[in-house]
Amino acid sequence: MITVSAYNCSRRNLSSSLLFPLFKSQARRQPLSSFTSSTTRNHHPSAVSTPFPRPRCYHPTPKLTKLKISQRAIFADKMGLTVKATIASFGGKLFKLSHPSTSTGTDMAVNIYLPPSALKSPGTKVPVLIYLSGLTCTPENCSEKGFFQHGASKRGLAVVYPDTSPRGLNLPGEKDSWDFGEGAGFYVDATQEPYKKGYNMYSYITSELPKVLFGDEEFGKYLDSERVSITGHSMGGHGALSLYLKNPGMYKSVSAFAPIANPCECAWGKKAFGGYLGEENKEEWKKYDSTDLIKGEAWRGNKDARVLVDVGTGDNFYKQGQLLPENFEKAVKEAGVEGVTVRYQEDYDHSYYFMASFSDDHVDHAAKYLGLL
Ligand SMILES: N[C@@H](CCC(=O)N[C@@H](CSC=O)C(=O)NCC(=O)O)C(=O)O
Repeated sequence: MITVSAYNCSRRNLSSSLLFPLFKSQARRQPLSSFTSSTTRNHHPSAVSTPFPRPRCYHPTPKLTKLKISQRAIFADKMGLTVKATIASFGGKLFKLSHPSTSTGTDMAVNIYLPPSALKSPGTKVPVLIYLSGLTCTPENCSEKGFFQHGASKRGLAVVYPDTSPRGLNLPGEKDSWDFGEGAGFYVDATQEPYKKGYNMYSYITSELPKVLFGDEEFGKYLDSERVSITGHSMGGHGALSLYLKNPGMYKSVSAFAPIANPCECAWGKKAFGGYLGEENKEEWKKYDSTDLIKGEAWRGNKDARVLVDVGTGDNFYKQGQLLPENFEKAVKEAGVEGVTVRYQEDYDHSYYFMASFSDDHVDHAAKYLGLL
């Protein structure tokens, strides 16, 4: 593993050493302004806006060239992605990264997989699949054993694996249980003390992380900000579904493994939403609940929802009533929404054995709507 101190990670030596041979082979630098020329493909019928703001507008990296090198190093250190390791995987490269986050007030770890097609044709941006992980996970769980890289390599898409919460805030109670606090951010913006200080995973995933990724001087060259889909597992399945349903048009499609599909009605969701959003604020809870969101005005009657869900019938959390996919299915039916597929996979449990068995399907689901199939 290559470990690099943040001090050494100015943009200059990123290109010439850490990402070698990925970036060294790219002698000509592509200006960030070229991002704005990419055309939108495969508009989602329900899209109401351009998914992500154009990188040029919100990331000041282009101005780095006008700064003195000493200033540039400080600036890059504050804003950018620090490469911790580069690992070959299915013909592409997995980058283990971190960056300072204003949403959480901490450094955030994130892994990015670039497929071989991206590395072979620098300058050609590939679509992106964001994978949101479940309770207790870091970016490593799925990178190591979800096998998304297999399908992503074949179809030519990048996979982004964010962390599940801030780490190191040292808030009271933050580490008392495995299903709340550290490793359990639930993809909401907390409104309650002390968690509102940094448990803002909703804003982090939907707003800050895209700015960091697509605006990054190096990684931004490879990632297409206009072709993004989202997926996730368990708590991350709830995250993927709810972020997709809350933001029509932001993502081209969604899929989920064993999602917590109706958090307002299960023990995990009640604990998390109560702690982050307040025990009494049930109307706020519903704003992050996929079973409520699908019945909302934005989705009612939608004929092309682009949702794939897999649940294992041998999943103990499913049996305990933590996932409640039937409630989601009922809401879909009531709302007259079409294009939602919920599959029950015989005997599969909640683990990454289940995930790895169907990750190719989920990559293909995304690839279809990202214009790759
Ligand atoms: N307490 C156990 C079990 C936690 C667990 O099963 N976590 C799942 C996600 S559950 C819903 O979000 C998981 O993905 N675990 C990581 C893994 O690699 O399997 C524990 O602490 O592991």
